[in-house]
Amino acid sequence: MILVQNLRKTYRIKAEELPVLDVPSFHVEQGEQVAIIGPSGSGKSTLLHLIGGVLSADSGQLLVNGQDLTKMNERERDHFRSTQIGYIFQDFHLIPSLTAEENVRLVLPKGDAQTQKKLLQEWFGRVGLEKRRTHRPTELSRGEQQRVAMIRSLINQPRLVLADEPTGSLDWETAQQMMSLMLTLCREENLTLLCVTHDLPLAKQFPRIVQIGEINQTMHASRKEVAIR
Ligand SMILES: Nc1ncnc2c1ncn2[C@@H]1O[C@H](COP(=O)(O)OP(=O)(O)OP(=O)(O)O)[C@@H](O)[C@H]1O
Repeated sequence: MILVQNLRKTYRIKAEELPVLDVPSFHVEQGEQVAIIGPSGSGKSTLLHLIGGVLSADSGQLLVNGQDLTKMNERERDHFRSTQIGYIFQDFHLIPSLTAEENVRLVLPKGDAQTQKKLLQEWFGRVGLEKRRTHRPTELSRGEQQRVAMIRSLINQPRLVLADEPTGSLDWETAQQMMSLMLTLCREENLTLLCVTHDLPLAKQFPRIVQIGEINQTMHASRKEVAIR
């Protein structure tokens, strides 16, 4: 599903070079749910952006769904991302002038109206928002907004879901509920999930934790870990 070997990324600002990521080896199976933890600036988001085809690597191998992203040009990576990746962000990225349902409808492929209606009913029901479908984002709580964003990212069943600090702007209790909901939905749909978080207690909800950057003692207490740098 995901195979990374000797992957390197350096940012360049004018003449200055800033190496931010060096991943010797990293492997994720189809349907796995992996939390990526590490201190601020350790390259978690950069790794996610490389795997999602937003950024290109400087060297190394990066295979996702059997496709070699290091050999793709920008256009091919755009196509890869729009057809195979579901992104969940910290800031939801909902369109304020549209209702919750209209925000999700935007990503649905053209099709039979009845089938679409049923699908939307089903997904809004699954996240407990049946009665909020006609609300605009400003008329929803932050947790509700994230649930709408989750439906939008998952409804087309992308092969790979990438979540970048999806609970970062939520209070602790809501964050726990959101993480648990995201894990349940991905498990039910057999979607592969990679989730960046700096929050170890939230990461511990995942069956597997991968750590990048400095190792700290608290992190060692987790169930399953692989240090990749
Ligand atoms: N476009 C860019 N140009 C130059 N440097 C960048 C760029 N994006 C990120 N960086 C630098 O690369 C490093 C890794 O950034 P990244 O966002 O991947 O870290 P992170 O682990 O996700 O951090 P955080 O937990 O704070 O979000 C940081 O030091 C950051 O300053």
